[in-house]
Amino acid sequence: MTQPAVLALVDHHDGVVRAPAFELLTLARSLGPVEAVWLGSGLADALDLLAEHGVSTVHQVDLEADVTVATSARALAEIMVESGATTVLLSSTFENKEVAALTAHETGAGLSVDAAGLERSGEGRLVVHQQAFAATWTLQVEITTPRAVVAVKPNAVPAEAEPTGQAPQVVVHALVSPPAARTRVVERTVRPSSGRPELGEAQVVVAGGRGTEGDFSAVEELAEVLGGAVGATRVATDEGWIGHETQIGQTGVTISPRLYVGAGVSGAVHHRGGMQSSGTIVAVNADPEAPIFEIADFGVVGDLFSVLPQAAAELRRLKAEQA
Ligand SMILES: Cc1cc2nc3c(=O)[nH]c(=O)nc-3n(C[C@H](O)[C@H](O)[C@H](O)COP(=O)(O)OP(=O)(O)OC[C@H]3O[C@@H](n4cnc5c(N)ncnc54)[C@H](O)[C@@H]3O)c2cc1C
Repeated sequence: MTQPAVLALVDHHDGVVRAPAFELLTLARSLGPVEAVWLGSGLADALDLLAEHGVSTVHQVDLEADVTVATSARALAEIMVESGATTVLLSSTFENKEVAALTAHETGAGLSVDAAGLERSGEGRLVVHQQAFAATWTLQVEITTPRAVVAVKPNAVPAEAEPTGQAPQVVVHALVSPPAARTRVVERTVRPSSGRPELGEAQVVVAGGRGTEGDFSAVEELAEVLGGAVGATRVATDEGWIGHETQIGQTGVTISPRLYVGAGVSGAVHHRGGMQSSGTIVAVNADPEAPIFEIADFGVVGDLFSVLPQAAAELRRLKAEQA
């Protein structure tokens, strides 16, 4: 008996595929035959890239650029039913969590968000790995319904290519029953790009706190060398030293990069809530008693204005040696 397909929603911005989509495709391949879902235009330019990541079929709905989450969810639900797929995976972004909930509601699927891993049980059911309470608990949640919708955290798995050797087949769907237009997008303003990865999906994050005293140059320099994003504590954003979109924590962005570097960050519980599930935690703090050292894998007791530039210089030297 052929296994039902696993649908993976490919997030893109004007046709440029976002990095977590490749992680999603890698994870989806471990669960069954993968079929991608592309909402919007710009698919033609991405087909080769999708083929490199194991996609042989892409379901496309050519929606307008400014769709609401309700429309995206309806499109996903219709594709799920039409294609006979039993699983839909999405990247666990703010917007996608809402899309996931609506899709699950429309299809009667079991829902799980912020998954840190996924596997199949002996009976073929999906088992979702999650972390809770600032990553102090790990959970395994079995989805007991025949259909499942799961939003997976960025960086849950490393993206791996698996070329199919041929262009994917594109199945174009028309939205059969668009949801009632209760809301519409009036305006959308794109934040100027920093040229760095998005904080929520970055593999490396360098965060600065009160210890920077408002001078983020050392934090930015290290982030630059590591190809990472810059994050901050609430103290730093409240002081106006850096934009609020960089705030990590309970009332900010939740991150789970492979590497988190906290400089001049004490490790208060509200900050930990947003970063404790990071892969490797490095702390640079002048105070050996700072709570962040309790959760750090590597700690440097020292002045960040001395430690960070030294680290950046050494990384540059190593990179130049390898080039
Ligand atoms: C309801 C609520 C929600 C909150 N939500 C958030 C949130 O989402 N995110 C968040 O971050 N905070 C949040 N906070 C605030 C949180 O409780 C802490 O106050 C904040 O995280 C502390 O920021 P900090 O580590 O930058 O500052 P501090 O706690 O003041 O720590 C600064 C650290 O820098 C070190 N330091 C100083 N100079 C240097 C130097 N030159 N080199 C190296 N180290 C140095 C010090 O030793 C100290 O450990 C929230 C608070 C409340 C009440």
